[in-house]
Amino acid sequence: MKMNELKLVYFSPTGTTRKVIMEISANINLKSVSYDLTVHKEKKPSLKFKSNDLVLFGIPVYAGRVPSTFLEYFENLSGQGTPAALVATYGCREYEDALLELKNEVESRGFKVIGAAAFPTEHSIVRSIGLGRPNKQDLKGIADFGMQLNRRVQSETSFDQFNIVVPGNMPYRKAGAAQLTPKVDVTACTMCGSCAKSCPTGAIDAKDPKKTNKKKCISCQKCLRICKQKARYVSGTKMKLLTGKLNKACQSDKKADIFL
Ligand SMILES: Cc1cc2nc3c(=O)[nH]c(=O)nc-3n(C[C@H](O)[C@H](O)[C@H](O)COP(=O)(O)O)c2cc1C
Repeated sequence: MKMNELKLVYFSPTGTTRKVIMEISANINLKSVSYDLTVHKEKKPSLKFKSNDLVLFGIPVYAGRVPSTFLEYFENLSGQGTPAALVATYGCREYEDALLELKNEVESRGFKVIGAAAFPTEHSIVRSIGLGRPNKQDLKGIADFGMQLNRRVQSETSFDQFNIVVPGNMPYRKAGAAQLTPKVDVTACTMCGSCAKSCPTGAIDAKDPKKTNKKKCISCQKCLRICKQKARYVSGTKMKLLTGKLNKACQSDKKADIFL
């Protein structure tokens, strides 16, 4: 099939999923267009793709599921039997139902999944877990996934025959994550507003960035990473508890799972 463009549709508060998506994209021989859904948009953009686009969907796993913020963009998403590849990055615990949920969501909107992968990465909350991943070796595997997708889209005339099976539970497990809404060191905050501008859910008050709406906050850690003054932090007690739990549950030497 004569392919049109590679569309990169991703959510990546702390940049790891984006890095993985870019590495895959660099190995696919098509012009790419990015749809970074990490920055909060009140009006959801229209995401309509052609039958000869290849769409690469990328998400970080949150509590074993697809982040609900990403799925909010799906109300305006549609394909026309459009081939799609799925990527989940996860912090060396488990990805549980995330790939299956993503597959079901995209297939119900007119996409045909032709490949999927889950890549273990540095944990965006407790960074000592999987520190520095994806590392050089991980990137080789990620690039290889891109090459295999490239071969698939360049050589096939139809994608109907693909039946990609990914692990997961039906019904999905209930997503229950620790609430880690950041606190603000009021002596360090300069009210520059960069946290409010970059928050994926619009949880931070633009006029007074010291105020965060706990109900909207998804604990993604983006504001902590973006703040040059290091004025935003998660309570030490909560972090200690979570670090203890995750150190037991995560294995920093996890391997990638590829479904082709
Ligand atoms: C709220 C939250 C929940 C998470 N849940 C999981 C999880 O269930 N399993 C896991 O292995 N990693 C989990 N992680 C780690 C991220 O999936 C992982 O670090 C991911 O690569 C971050 O991607 P990003 O840099 O694109 O934001 C979680 C991280 C956050 C912030």
